[in-house]
Amino acid sequence: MLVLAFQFPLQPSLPSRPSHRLSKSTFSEGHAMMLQPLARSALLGANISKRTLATAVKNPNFVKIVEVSPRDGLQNEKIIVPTATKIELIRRLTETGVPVIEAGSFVSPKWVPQMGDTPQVVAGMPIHPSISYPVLVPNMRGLEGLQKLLSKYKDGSKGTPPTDEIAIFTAASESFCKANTNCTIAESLDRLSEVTSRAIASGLKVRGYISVVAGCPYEGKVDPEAVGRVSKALLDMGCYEISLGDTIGAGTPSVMEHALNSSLKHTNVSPEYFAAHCHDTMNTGLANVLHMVKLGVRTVDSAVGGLGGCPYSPGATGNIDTESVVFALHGEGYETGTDLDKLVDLGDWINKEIGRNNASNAGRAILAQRKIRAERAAKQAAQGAKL
Ligand SMILES: CC(C)(COP(=O)([O-])OP(=O)([O-])OC[C@H]1O[C@@H](n2cnc3c(N)ncnc32)[C@H](O)[C@@H]1OP(=O)([O-])[O-])[C@@H](O)C(=O)NCCC(=O)NCCSC(=O)C[C@@](C)(O)CC(=O)[O-]
Repeated sequence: MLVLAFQFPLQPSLPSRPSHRLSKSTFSEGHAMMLQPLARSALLGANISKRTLATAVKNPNFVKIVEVSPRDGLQNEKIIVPTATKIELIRRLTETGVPVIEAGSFVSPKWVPQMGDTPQVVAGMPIHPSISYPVLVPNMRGLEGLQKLLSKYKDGSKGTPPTDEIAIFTAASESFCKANTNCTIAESLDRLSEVTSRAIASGLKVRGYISVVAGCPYEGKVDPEAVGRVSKALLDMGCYEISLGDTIGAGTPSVMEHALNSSLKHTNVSPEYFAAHCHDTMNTGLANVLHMVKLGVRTVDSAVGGLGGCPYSPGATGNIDTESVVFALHGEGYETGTDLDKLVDLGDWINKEIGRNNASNAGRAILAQRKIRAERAAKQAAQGAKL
């Protein structure tokens, strides 16, 4: 197993743009602004009372779920999932109370054919004004594709633009960066710096991903210092949030903690700037998420039904499933504004649609419990009718 050492000059090539960055003092305001929309969406989608939602907005125990199933969940599926199914998944997700739904990616269809219909998905998905629908963008070509689509909404005749947010991605190991994006980390940061500036200038918010923060399929262990340096580069270029990706599910709670601590040290911001993006290959996904939340992280990426896998991460299984994350967070006293029953139904539905087994432990268990209760109730009703 190799421990990576960085060989590229991150800082000299990356001008800092503090005007794009939320300062520590403005963060809570920004965060509250991000959560405000959730209040409205959850009210409509999950039947939560206004009072509960007002509390949630100010509640330090509130955890934002970023639902990545339409993108990270489906990008690795062998069969091409029909565009209509993707749109229906997004429509149903809108009703679960999740505040962020990653809708697709403007990457090369040669590299990731499954995402080739993202322009059609984004143009066709029903949007809720309170929900964010970020799309992954790897380069200027991807940004231009999105901007071309958004330009059709400029005169107002087509209604609200479907998204106001992109997600960019790089990695903490050279080999993974090369495999995923065909360039070095330094080259990817140069590329992303330009993408981010242009995106922000055109009114888009930018979220940053760092892959393989806890282990690389090609190089093994990853130096937390590398994660910290990339976190700083992404925040400096203008990302409002950094998602720490345990792409291959190699992390354990302490490994994720090292990645987070290094990021905090290099960036000098609070844990709320970071998201936990865990895959469940080694069954440590949920433990990692809960540990990160205990450390102050307040955003978790997950996918209903445990969908997912990365095309450039051999052997990696799906994302940690949203159902188990929500079950565990609610059990630990955190709030998410989501409706667990609706998430369970949706995880079951999408797995059946694409012919996969439901990979959500909580989802399968809750479905089984529902069945037992329904059978018991039917038996009791039949006995009652006989009396
Ligand atoms: C990054 C590139 C684009 C570079 O790709 P490249 O081959 O180095 O770039 P290129 O500029 O030489 O382009 C090659 C071909 O792709 C086209 N192309 C180039 N860019 C685009 C674009 N945006 N949209 C559409 N087409 C594009 C381009 O036009 C050309 O087509 P040709 O001339 O041969 O016909 C490529 O490597 C790529 O798309 N990779 C896919 C990466 C990907 O989607 N990975 C999965 C998502 S990341 C992930 O899952 C991790 C994450 C985020 O979830 C967090 C975690 O868990 O770690």
